[in-house]
Amino acid sequence: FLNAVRAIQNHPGFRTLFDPTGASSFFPRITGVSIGCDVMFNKYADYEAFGIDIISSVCAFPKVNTHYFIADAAVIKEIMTARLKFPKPIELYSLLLFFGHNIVASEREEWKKYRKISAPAFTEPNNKLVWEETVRVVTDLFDNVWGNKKEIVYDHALDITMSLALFVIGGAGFGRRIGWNDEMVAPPGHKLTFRDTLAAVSHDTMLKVTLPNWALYATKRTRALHMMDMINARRSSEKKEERYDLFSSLLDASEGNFDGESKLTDRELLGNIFIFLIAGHETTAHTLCFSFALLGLYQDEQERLYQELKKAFPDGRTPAYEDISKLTYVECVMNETLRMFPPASSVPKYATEDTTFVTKNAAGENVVVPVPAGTGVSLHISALQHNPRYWSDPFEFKPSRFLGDWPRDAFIPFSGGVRSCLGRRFAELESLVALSMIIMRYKLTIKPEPEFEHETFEQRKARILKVTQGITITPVRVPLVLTRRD
Ligand code: HEM
Repeated sequence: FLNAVRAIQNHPGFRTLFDPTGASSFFPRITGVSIGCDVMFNKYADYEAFGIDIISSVCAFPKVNTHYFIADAAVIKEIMTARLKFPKPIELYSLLLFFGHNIVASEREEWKKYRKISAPAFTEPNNKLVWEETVRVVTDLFDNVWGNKKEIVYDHALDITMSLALFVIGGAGFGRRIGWNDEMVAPPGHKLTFRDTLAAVSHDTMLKVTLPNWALYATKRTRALHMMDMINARRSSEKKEERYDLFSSLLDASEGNFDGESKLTDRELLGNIFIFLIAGHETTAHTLCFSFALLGLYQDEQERLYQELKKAFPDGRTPAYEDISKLTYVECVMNETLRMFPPASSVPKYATEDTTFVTKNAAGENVVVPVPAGTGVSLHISALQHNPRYWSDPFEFKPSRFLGDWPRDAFIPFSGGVRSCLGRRFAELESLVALSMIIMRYKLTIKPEPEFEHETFEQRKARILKVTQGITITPVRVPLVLTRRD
């Protein structure tokens, strides 16, 4: 342990009993024992306390291990652009190998193959499909769920956004349209409806933590069988129509010849299809929910957004895919939401060789940080995006900061470099059109509740923006009222 501390020249940071990336990262901090989840929730506070943008951690169990948490934009950029020098620690992603090997939980040649096969699924035709599917899902919500009601009340806005994101990925991801009022009856020979299968799969990663293996195997097998049926039905379909959902594109691509790459096995196909669902459902749903919470709290910002939309669409029509350039302020709102609440608060890598980083201390002096081979490094997205060196008033919701010149290297909710998010455009387009449509028609306010009648704005903000750590950062409870504007 002392040798490890010496090897990093006692760089400022935590010295603990337990590994910061292990199970202890789900529990609160115990000084000297574990760093806990606080390092993720505290945003920039730990860096402020240690007076530097890279903090170290050396732990003793299960083995002596050194790790750096990083909130320095230049160093993070250096790491993201050197994929071979700083690969992913794949063992931390074992939860995601649940249904088979896949693009998120792989490295080197295996990852290259998956990325080459998957990337064509995320191009222009799918972007347009994402837009159209989102319009369809939100219109269905307006017409068939909210109807003519003047006021709609939700105890938690996540109830809207989890379904919305699920139905969009059902259509634009799997070519299976799901309606808000669809009958919940499973097709003959199946235990689950397609909607149940999707919903259940995206929660399986958390189940894995709680269920014993035998129970998990049973649930996993049912879902895998259902998806295999879908794959086989699509493969044997006589009619090969042009389809742009991710599922069809991946299926086509996996059957095509990719510069000598071997085709995907069924299990790899399943693993990659599932990962699109896991990567694409909760992330977007939570982001939309946080944007509702922020707009409900900051009424002046919501009014500005509404006025911008009214100016761009005076006749109140639904924005078309070709109207993207008119949605600048909606994009600012989404960026500001992702800055404050990046669903993945940190991305892990490790150093394959001895190297050094150079960062600055609180006095603005250069500090050389030794990085022995094998050291873990966390690209600490939420700390970087709250670092006052790059962002003024980092805890304030100010979408207009994205209008002028802003520090692009200090904004990485989708990670960066060659391992950046493949679904970025998917998520952005879905959020842009869903938020625009909802704000054009409804005013969002935080639901008044008698027990919170006397709270200050700061207390309300703390309550509404409270998060918990799931697979991604999760809003705890956003009680919301939607009031029709006309
Ligand atoms: C707001 C929404 C989203 C956010 C903030 C987000 C964020 C991220 C981040 C931080 C990574 C890097 C993870 C790592 O290195 O471990 C990532 C990777 C990935 N994301 Fe997303 N994501 C979002 C939505 C989506 C959607 C909608 C899809 C697909 C439908 C998707 C598919 C992927 C894939 C396939 C990767 C792996 C890329 C690779 O390793 O080559 N994501 N995402």
